[in-house]
Amino acid sequence: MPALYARWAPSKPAVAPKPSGPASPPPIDSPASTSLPKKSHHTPEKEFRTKSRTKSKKKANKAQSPEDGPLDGDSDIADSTVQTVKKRKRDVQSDKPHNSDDEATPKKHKTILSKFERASKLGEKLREDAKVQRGSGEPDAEEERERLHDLVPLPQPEPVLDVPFEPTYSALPKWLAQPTTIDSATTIPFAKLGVHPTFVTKLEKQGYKTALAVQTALLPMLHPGPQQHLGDMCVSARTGSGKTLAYMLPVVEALKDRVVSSLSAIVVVPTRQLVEQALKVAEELCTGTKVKVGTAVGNVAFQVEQKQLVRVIPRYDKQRAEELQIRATQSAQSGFVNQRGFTIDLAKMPDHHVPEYHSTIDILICTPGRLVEHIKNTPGFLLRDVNWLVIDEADQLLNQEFQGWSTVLMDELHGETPEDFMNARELICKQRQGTEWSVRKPAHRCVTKVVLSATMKKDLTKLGNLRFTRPKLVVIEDEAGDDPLALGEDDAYELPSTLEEFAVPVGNGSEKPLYLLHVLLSQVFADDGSSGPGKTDRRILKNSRSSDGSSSESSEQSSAESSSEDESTESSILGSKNRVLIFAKSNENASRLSHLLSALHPPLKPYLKTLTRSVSSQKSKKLLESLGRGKIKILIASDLASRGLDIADLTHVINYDVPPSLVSYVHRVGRTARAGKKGQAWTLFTKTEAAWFWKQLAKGEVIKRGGKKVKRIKFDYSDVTEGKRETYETALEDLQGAVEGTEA
Ligand SMILES: Nc1ncnc2c1ncn2[C@@H]1O[C@H](COP(=O)(O)OP(=O)(O)OP(=O)(O)O)[C@@H](O)[C@H]1O
Repeated sequence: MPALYARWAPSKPAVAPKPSGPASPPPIDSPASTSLPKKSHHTPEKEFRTKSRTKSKKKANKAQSPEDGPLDGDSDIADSTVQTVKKRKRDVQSDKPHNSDDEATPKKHKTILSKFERASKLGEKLREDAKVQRGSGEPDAEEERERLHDLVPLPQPEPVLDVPFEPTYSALPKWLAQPTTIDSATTIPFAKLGVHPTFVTKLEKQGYKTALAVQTALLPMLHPGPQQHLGDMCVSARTGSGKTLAYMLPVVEALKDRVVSSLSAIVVVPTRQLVEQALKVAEELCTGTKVKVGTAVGNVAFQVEQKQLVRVIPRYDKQRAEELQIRATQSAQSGFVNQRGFTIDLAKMPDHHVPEYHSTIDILICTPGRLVEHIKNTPGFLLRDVNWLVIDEADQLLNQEFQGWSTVLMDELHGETPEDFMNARELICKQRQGTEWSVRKPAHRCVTKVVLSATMKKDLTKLGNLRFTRPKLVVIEDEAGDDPLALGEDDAYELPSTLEEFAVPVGNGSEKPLYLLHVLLSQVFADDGSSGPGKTDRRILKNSRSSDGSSSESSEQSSAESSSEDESTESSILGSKNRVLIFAKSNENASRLSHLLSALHPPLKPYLKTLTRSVSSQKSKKLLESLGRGKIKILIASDLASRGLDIADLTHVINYDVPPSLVSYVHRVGRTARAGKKGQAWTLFTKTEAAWFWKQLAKGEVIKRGGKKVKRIKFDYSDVTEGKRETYETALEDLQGAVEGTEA
């Protein structure tokens, strides 16, 4: 390139002198571009000249090939540059050996490699020798360690033991967690419990000489006196323990001197049969006093009942009459007429008169539904004088919160009297409220609440609705001290100690009516001169297989006995003192079973009746009385009759259908073995019901039997069905015809 254009040409990379060998090093940058000029002290002018000279020399250098050697002048810079290039060249050459070194290098490596191979062979040999010396094919310690290191799991923390949580505290309030317990064997004469002599005499006349345990516990707590409990009470005592008298006696005693009636006590029970029963106990106690007892149940026309409970009297009060007239007109114009209000009655009043309402009764026994209806719709039905509220069978009632009865009742009981029905004092209080002439409100009404059940649950969500004041739980414990409720927070129920329980397997249940008939004829009404339940064991041995399956008697003997039983059934039933209540799972089932039993064994028919919801109150009352007197011997009922019914001398209960719950079982079998009398409960169970029956009901923890067991009685199939199969099939066809005829 001509020198003239050299300055414009792009700078050429400086190239190291070509090596003679074939492997040439990669090109490197020009030393001019990488090396720094040596520092010297110059004036700016000198510096400028030096710089321009250096620049031109650099340019010339660039234009020259490296082989050309350094330029004249400025030889120091040129020298340093050439040295740097050479140094770099050496570096590069040392990284990549030249052909001249190729032969020397493998020799060195070979020596090292051979040394290494010899050393490793020696090590291996030594290891082998060590193995042989140990005399086994086991790996050496190092291998072992390596292997174990792989297999041994990492150290883990100790597993935490799964200890069941047993709280040392109770989630229940103290009054529920620590009940007052009374031994069920405790009996004390009524006179010693502070009962008034007139009532003691009355009770003795009824045959009650001493107070039962629950009465012994409750009477002192409810009577005015040193042991009185100034608060509410929850009572758990088994079936037939005398709870009705325990609450009714203190109420009647408290009101015995009453001359003018005012509603002072309300007793709430779940069914109309129980209303009748409680009414009977109350009336017996009230004889000779002016205390009046009334009922409110769904079977009486509502208007009729309203008149029976509240009496309306016209009272002259011109000013109030005018006021009420104006308000009545306003409410009529607005279209909102309060059913409970005075409006309707005001229209019937003579001029300048207002209606005045008076309660006709002191004690009201009612079902919750009817009570709510009266609270909402009966003018003058006021609870301002109520001092006693009793809720029997409380667990059932509180579970059936229908119409929100407990809330309505509590609001009415603790709330203010509706303005239209306020008495003079309440009116003055209301009118002067907030003024300087305000009158002190009357002291808050003091209502004593008594809540009872044989299957009381420690359920605060339910009991909380009742707005208790200073509540107390009283539990009646059995002789063994096996107190069902006091043991813990779990609910447990106790059966009467005089109750015997039997369970009969009935296969798949297709012949259950035949098994029922067999139990009735061979156990309840057996014609062997033994009418009491105590003789049952002997009959069971005669007529059944024990639980281990061994036959007690030959089938011929059994059939002979059963045919003779058939012939003498009527006379044996007539002569028997036994009465039986049979439970079916529904009203329909009860009716069908009744039909089937009568068809299967006609001699039973005159002594067999059915109690269902469709039976009127009057009729059901008569039926229960007839059963109590022994006029009828067999009553088939649904669970309607399972609670609270007290049938005199009922000796047997048969669960034809297994009860729907443990609570239901406790109440069903509790219809017998009451007040210390003996009784038997029989349950027929199918294959599918067996597991639940034995696990939950017979052997479970919830039902306490005081160490007794449910006896399993397996009847001979031939005994049960012999001579009855044809009749059974005909009876089934009849029943089907009857059902279809009814349905059509
Ligand atoms: N002091 C007494 N002495 C003898 N018998 C009594 C006494 N008190 C009550 N009875 C009788 O005990 C029986 C059962 O009474 P009650 O109906 O009050 O039992 P209960 O505890 O309410 O039973 P349930 O939980 O089944 O309703 C009744 O026949 C009653 O006449």
